[in-house]
Amino acid sequence: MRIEDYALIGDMQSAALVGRDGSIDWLCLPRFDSPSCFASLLGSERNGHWWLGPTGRKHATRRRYRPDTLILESEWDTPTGTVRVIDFMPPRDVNPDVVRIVEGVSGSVEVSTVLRVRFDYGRIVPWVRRTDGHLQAVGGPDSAWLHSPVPLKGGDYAHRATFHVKEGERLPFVFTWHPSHQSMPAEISAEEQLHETESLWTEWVSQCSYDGPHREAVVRSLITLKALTYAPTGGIVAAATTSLPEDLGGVRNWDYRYCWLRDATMTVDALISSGYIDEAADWRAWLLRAIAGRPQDLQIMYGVAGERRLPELELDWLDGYEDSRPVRIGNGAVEQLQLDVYGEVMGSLYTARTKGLGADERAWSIQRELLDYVAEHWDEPDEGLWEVRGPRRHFTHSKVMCWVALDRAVRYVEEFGRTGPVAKWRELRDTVHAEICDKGYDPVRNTFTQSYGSTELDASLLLIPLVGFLPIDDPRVAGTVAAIEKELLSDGFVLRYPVAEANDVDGLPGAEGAFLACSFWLVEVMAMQGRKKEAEELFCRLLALRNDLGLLAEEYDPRYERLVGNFPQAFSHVPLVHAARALS
Ligand SMILES: OC[C@H]1O[C@H](O[C@H]2O[C@H](CO)[C@@H](O)[C@H](O)[C@H]2O)[C@H](O)[C@@H](O)[C@@H]1O
Repeated sequence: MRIEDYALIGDMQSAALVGRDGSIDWLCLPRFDSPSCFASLLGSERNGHWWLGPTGRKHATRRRYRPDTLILESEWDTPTGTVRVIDFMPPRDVNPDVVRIVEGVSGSVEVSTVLRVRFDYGRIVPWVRRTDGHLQAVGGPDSAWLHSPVPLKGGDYAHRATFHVKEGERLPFVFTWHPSHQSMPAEISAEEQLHETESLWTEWVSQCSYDGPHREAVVRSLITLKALTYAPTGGIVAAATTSLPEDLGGVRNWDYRYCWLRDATMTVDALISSGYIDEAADWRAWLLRAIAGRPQDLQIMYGVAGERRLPELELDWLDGYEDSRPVRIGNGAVEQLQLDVYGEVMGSLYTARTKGLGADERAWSIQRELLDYVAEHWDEPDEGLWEVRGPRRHFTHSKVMCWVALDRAVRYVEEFGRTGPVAKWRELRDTVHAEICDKGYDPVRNTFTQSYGSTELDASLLLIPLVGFLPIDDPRVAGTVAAIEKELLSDGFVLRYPVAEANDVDGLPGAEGAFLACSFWLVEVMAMQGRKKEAEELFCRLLALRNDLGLLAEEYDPRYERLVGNFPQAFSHVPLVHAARALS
């Protein structure tokens, strides 16, 4: 199954991927970053999956989300009739549920299901027993129940059923997870939950303030971003998966089920720009808890509840998506120094205030501490926003974002009457600006460069006009944009840095696709330059890369004409929202 063949369903605490063939191949419970119950995405069916569809197992004839929701409807036309499967995860009460309603649309269709629960990332084959017609799977700390309208028979470490669905019939299957030491959870009503889930999403979408071009794509991206938020804490994960490869068959496989300050602040910006202030408030509260403590202990990512230890481990029993090994959980980048995050946090908090988020004394005192840190460390080399695994460098983008941190601090004082050493911040802001223009700019080629003294380009330099570091008509900005368009395009999409030099640039073997966020940044820059037609064309080409449900992975690989990397990815959906706005 290609990455674009998957749909996302979720309950804002975790999410599942449902294949075009009706198989749930990825589901971690109870949280995004918990061990999985179904992990065939990263291995084989033996690592857990739940298939449900017409006997014979074919791709759905059509599928869609119910308008303005995360409720998936897959339909199969068969020689004997049409059947629909409605998949969703209801808003959580106590335990997480996955609901699958099989609906006869016309005629009579033979439908089958195969359930293989495997806890702990495909490793634990649970003990399964039938009680009062229900199935219970238990393994270690995990337990799952399947409430099924038809009996399932066991064999070969799987449970199966085949049955007929006639026009007008609706057969609900409910899969519920709970800790194995607790007793059986109360059974939910699938139809009531369908109604509630539909209302939740449509009501949320009705608050969207965006009314410009490409609204449908924007709304789908916003729903996807909302689905990546962890409702109990306000944290936001970068993607719903781990280890979907950036290089098919390669080693660039990372766990994105955590809350990056960078990705989360960008997500908050996109939500705020579309009228969603509550999410910004929740995220600020999450941030204050997560980073509480000494500024030097700030991490660039945390668990969804603010956990700090996210050790990177390799799961050697999983073969990886299309043999892309290793499968990793945890993320070693947690230890890195990435100076850009200070600018992203300060920028996002500033934007939220300008859009109506109320003042918070604790927030300002933490912001001041972060600024003290920036003042002391801005001139150090770091790993940068791409989280390179090679040696630290003076990345130009990191320095630009340090300038953003100082600039937004000054604006906070000027616009919101905050107190702080504003004269010092102004002076340092100018010092940082001057150094970047001196050391991060190559006058011979008339372009900013990836890092001080390097000749490489980097797509993050497209952010220079977007964050207000220099105006769009500055000749150095024009030169940088032109150089990126000349040297960093692959099939018209933007690479984050030259892939040929990938080994040198990021310390990793292999190549990768075009990083989708960077192409959306180019759309915004083109729009700012008044190149509306080119911007619109590139935007439409990017929209065409989304799958049939409007979802994007982290990258698109022109070599294979496929989406690659974790999926769906906030970092791709965020700039889609901004680029659509730029075109309006
Ligand atoms: O390129 C190597 C790095 O790749 C991952 O980082 C990328 O994903 C992050 C989450 O979306 C994003 O914030 C970052 O900008 C991307 O480069 C991975 O998480 C790193 O461990 C890895 O070193």
